Amino acid sequence: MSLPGLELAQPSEERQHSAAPPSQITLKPGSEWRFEVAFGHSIKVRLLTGTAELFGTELAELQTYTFCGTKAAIYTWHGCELEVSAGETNTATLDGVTPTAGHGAGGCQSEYVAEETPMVEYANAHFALETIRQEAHGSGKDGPRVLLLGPEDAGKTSLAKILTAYATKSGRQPIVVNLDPTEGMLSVPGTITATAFRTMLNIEEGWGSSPMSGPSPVPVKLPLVYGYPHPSPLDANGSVYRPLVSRLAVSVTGRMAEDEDSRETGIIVDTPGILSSGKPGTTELINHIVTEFAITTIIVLGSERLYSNMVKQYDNKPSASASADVFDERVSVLKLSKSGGCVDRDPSYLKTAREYQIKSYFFGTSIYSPSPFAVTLSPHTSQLDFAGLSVYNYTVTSEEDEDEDEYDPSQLGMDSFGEETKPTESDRPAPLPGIVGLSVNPPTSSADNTPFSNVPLKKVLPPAPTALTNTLLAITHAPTTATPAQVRDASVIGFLYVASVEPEKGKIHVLAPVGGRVPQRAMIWAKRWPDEVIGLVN
Ligand SMILES: Nc1ncnc2c1ncn2[C@@H]1O[C@H](COP(=O)(O)OP(=O)(O)OP(=O)(O)O)[C@@H](O)[C@H]1O
Repeated sequence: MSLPGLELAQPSEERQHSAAPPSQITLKPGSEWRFEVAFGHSIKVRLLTGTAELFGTELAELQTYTFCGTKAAIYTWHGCELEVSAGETNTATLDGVTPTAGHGAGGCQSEYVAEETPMVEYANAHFALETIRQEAHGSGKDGPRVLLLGPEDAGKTSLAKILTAYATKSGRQPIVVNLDPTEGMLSVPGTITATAFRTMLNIEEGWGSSPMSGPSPVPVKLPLVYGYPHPSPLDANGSVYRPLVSRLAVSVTGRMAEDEDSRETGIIVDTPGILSSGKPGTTELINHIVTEFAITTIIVLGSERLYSNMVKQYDNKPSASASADVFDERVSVLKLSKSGGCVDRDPSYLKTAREYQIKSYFFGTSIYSPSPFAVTLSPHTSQLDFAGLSVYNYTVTSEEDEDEDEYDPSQLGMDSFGEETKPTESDRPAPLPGIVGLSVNPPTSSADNTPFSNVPLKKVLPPAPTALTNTLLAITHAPTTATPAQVRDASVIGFLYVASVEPEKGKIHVLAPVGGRVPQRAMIWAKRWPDEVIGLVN
């Protein structure tokens, strides 16, 4: 009996034990094999002959790749032959439903070959960016700063991966910025990040992994992470999101100023679909991003209306870069086709994907994936005295959550004497990892971003709230004595998972991905986002 909507079936002895035989798939030049594998089941794919790539990253011949909980496509420019076979089906249940294999090759839920793809358009976009990068070489002009816009599931992240993979293959070092707090990039959800990519992406794991969560088969990437524990950038009218975007932009601009390769290559900014929804406040947020990152190229996927609006507003206008006048740098707006392979991901799939990201942050990817490259981590539990911690919570409502926390103006950007907090050395934005001795000024281009503005962060005082259970705490670089503005603007070292709370004893039990003492730093409680993960520690 199948469970409607979930595309998962109740386990039957026969189905669980009958592995589908290996299938061979022949792809003509310019076609792709699209596949969907459920969480809990895995497939194995080998490139037998020819060349092929997954979102721009080339597959090695005869290497076995294992996919689990994946919706993707393997594209070939020159034709290839793939072998697909069933991997293991995990007996662990996800959300109370035991996953089983689907009916496609290797047990895919769905798989087919598509001959019409927008890959030529995407490759042309890459070559156009390469031309700008070549112009930037030696001229002092910055490389392209690309903003990807489009509705949810339009293929923005997939295009970001393709452009990043092609850039690294051309020997470039793009900085990729993820402004979507619903999906973590090299981090857990509830964060926005910037990462300099010098090496290839991970075929099995998408963006790859960062040392925040352990070792990796391909060279690790070092993301700069800011905590944004809300699902939508529009929460609190963007007042929390905007300053963090500015922080990230200053760090990225600083990296470009210090690193010739990054300056020439430029940046690729991936955004959440809601920014392209036309909801009130989205135009201002797009404008904020375009200004802060001095965007030069806006790529719109899957929305004629948005494309037309962007053309009216930005096309051929000078960029926000300080050197725009000198080089006559102007913004160009491009429209690219949405791939027919883009899959609408339902809320239950997205929830499972977030749960997967959080669990694998603590336990490694081997918790779900039987891939020989999957990583196993040994997280540590410890008991902390809540009174000794410095935990902050955002006191703003989210779009879905009308349960506003108690609002205490005395906590907002004021010190204990009621004076506005002054900027200090630690107000400076964090340098992008990999650069030592970076010196940049605090951002000034946004009114919200001044260190003097009110920050809706409130210290959580003892007794420890039981609502902490099953949520994450982001450990920031800010000291425990930092002001709310400093805590907001501090980048994140790593995350703790709160397994249980004992208010009467004043203790919380936490899980950390690595052993040792929990750093004595200010923490931001991810009270609302990402959604709680139950039973991480039994
Ligand atoms: N050509 C393709 N074939 C098969 N699946 C694809 C293809 N392109 C994208 N997908 C899948 O479709 C889903 C949506 O794509 P993607 O994540 O790139 O969209 P997005 O615009 O970034 O979405 P969101 O705004 O919700 O983050 C993903 O699971 C992605 O892997």
